[in-house]
Amino acid sequence: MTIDHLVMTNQALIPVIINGAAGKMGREVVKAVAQAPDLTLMGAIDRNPEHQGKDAGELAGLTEPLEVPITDQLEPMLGYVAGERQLPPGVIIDFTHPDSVYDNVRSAIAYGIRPVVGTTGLSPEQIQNLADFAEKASTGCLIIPNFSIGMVLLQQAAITASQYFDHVEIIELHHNQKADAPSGTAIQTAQLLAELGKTFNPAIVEETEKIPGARGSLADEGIRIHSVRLPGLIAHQEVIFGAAGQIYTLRHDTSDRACYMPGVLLAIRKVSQLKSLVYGLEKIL
Ligand SMILES: NC(=O)C1=CN([C@@H]2O[C@H](COP(=O)(O)OP(=O)(O)OC[C@H]3O[C@@H](n4cnc5c(N)ncnc54)[C@H](OP(=O)(O)O)[C@@H]3O)[C@@H](O)[C@H]2O)C=CC1
Ligand SMILES: O=C(O)C1=N[C@H](C(=O)O)C[C@H](O)C1
Repeated sequence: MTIDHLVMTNQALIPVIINGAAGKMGREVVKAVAQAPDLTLMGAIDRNPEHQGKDAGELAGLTEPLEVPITDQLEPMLGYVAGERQLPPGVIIDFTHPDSVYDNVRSAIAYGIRPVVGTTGLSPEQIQNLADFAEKASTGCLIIPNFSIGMVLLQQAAITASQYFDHVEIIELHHNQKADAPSGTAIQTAQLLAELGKTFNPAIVEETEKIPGARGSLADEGIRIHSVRLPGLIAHQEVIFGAAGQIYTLRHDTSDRACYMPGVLLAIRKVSQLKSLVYGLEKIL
């Protein structure tokens, strides 16, 4: 489909680029974008040499090709979409790797393309730098550690519970192809609880770790995060509160990456209304 055709048929179509289009999340996003009536997939980026030139739709399992080939040429694609002035501002979805996401987002903002970031593993300093960069450019940018509504609800329940419990630990469990630990979601969950301004898990005894790491990683305000990596898992999280004589457990399980797609589509539609960086799905619901 040509740009002229897109403009003639529907001026509101949002041009979308998917970075990491050949990956587990990228393929799911290709299908979701292809089925959304107000979005048009203009670019599918992936570094994996095995998939260069393949049709993004066919790779994602669609029966018809989308006529969008996978390419590793990010900057030319950003330039191409930014140059299509007849269309609304372009959006790029990033589901790549913790090592590359920071540079990807900087490049997108430099071209005026709005980033929606699902990739986890950005450091707090990197997120702050990206926020400063987006602010200066007056460009919307969304960083969403978890696109599923179930996780937002779990986090809200955890915030409520943490007003009444002083002891809490987080266990996150993921497939063993995950590069970063703890998960972005677990870090965000700990941050949300830490923001309440109280210190959790006051020490009862002096602890000794006989094997380093036995007590997990220590996030803000004394909250511990334990990371499990096993084949057979997708993405799961427990937040466990303890008090005298009782345990309160919140748990979220994913069984299909389709669970993230309503959140991804919402973020694509919202990011162009923003002029700065926003962190967390709960802020745009
Ligand atoms: N926010 C959320 O709700 C969710 C976030 N995630 C996060 O999304 C990220 C991706 O997850 P997932 O899809 O499972 O991972 P995959 O490894 O399945 O997919 C990543 C894809 O991106 C490619 N890639 C890596 N680096 C680059 C780069 N610099 N430029 C272009 N392509 C690149 C990879 O190629 P290659 O195979 O060669 O490495 C691969 O094809 C992770 O950080 C994960 O934690 C996942 C699920 C939900
Ligand atoms: O790598 C994954 O799979 C996931 N990553 C995100 C995270 O690190 O929190 C979101 C979800 O847990 C799936």
